[in-house]
Amino acid sequence: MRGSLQHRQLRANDSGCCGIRTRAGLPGRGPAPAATRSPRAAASCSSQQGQQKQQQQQIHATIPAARMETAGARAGAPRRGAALAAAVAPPAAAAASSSGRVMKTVEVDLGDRSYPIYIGQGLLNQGELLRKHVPGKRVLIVTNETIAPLYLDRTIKALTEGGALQVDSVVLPDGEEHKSMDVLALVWDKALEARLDRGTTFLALGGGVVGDMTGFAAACYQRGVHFVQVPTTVMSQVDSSVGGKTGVNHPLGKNMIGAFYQPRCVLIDTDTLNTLPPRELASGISEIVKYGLIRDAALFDWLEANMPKLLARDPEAVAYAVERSCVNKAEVVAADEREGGVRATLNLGHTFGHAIETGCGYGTLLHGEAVSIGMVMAADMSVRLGWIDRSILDRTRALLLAANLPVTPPATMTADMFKDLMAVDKKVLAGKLRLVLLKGPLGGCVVTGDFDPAKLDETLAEFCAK
Ligand SMILES: O=C(O)C(=O)C[C@@H](O)[C@H](O)[C@H](O)COP(=O)(O)O
Repeated sequence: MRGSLQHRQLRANDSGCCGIRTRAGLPGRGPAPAATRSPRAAASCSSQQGQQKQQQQQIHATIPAARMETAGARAGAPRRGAALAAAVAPPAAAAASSSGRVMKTVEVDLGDRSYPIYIGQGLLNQGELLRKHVPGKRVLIVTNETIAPLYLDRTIKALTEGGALQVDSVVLPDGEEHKSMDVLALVWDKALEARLDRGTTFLALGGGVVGDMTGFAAACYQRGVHFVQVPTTVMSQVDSSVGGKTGVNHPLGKNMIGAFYQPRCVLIDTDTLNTLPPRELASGISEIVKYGLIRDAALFDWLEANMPKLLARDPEAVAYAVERSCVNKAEVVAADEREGGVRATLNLGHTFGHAIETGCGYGTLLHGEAVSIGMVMAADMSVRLGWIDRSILDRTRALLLAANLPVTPPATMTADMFKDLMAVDKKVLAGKLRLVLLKGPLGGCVVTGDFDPAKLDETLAEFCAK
């Protein structure tokens, strides 16, 4: 989840219109709603006819590879194909950072809003990496009560070394149930109390909830201040910190209030995963499996062979999985920043999953757990439609189980609840439900409303309490 179990502390004894734009030559930028309330009433869709037409067509998830660079080799033309090559090869040779530890840089290619994703061990100790992406003199670190005791001091030190920056911080309650407008207002309260101006940078230190909320707070504060992501969970490192989706939940629907707002950089210190509880680790792995299913069959194969290593937090396996995920995410975001098309494929399993999160009450299941169940349901429906071979469903279920993830919804979820809650999904267009479904060989998917609704009913009947 983007949420409540994030980083149990150590004292608790435990070990969220397509077409790639390239930049040749540029160096590397509460409670559940009552199921009886009909969310349909809350759903409204308005978009131009042309856009609807485009989106109603099936969107095939095939785009070229984006850029992946190692430290010290970031200038020069994009190397298309490098990313996919890395997916097939074992963990790529990596460059050493100034501290002598492994560091990779993946570029999110968005023209003059491009930004780097730095990936490596111990990066929080390299203050210069962060400081060079802070344009003004003041920083507001937004974190939560679990992460603050673990990493806040180190982050403040990284920023204040050299004496040029003044840092304030605000500590939010931890958990998906706190991803709300009320809690978000605490960030703005702090910013105003501290007299922070438009030159300020908001820095998200934590998992997906912290990242999504900080980004939205930054997008709105004085109509937009700078934003930096320092994700500390698998979920946020492989998915939510990249791509600029920010926002909060509404009692009637997950992530319903928000904005697209890109960070200036994403700094991933994979050492922070050492304090992550096992359940949170598994939750993040769900999104890595997703990349395998929608566009990176080689990654899926790798996960099948390496899941024990990943669960054991083998540093090489973790680095590879995080890097491959960021490359996949960066490619899709670069091709379709605001989800006019192919970006919706990143929502595989999310329509079912968000319904589960909202229906059971935010924070009951972790986000990745709900997505895991949702991906199996989407795969099941794809088999029923005759779009994929049953072996893909079987492999998906087996891989998610191997990651200690759930593959069936809680018994409280009925088919009617699913249908009501899925009707407010953000992919609904003109009242028509669109789903990400698997199609063809492993690694292929479509976003479509053009399916036999009886097959959805069959899937819901299969997975829900009668
Ligand atoms: O970045 C995206 O685009 C995604 O859909 C990634 C998802 O894994 C992520 O959970 C995202 O926050 C979901 O966004 P939403 O628009 O479906 O609420």
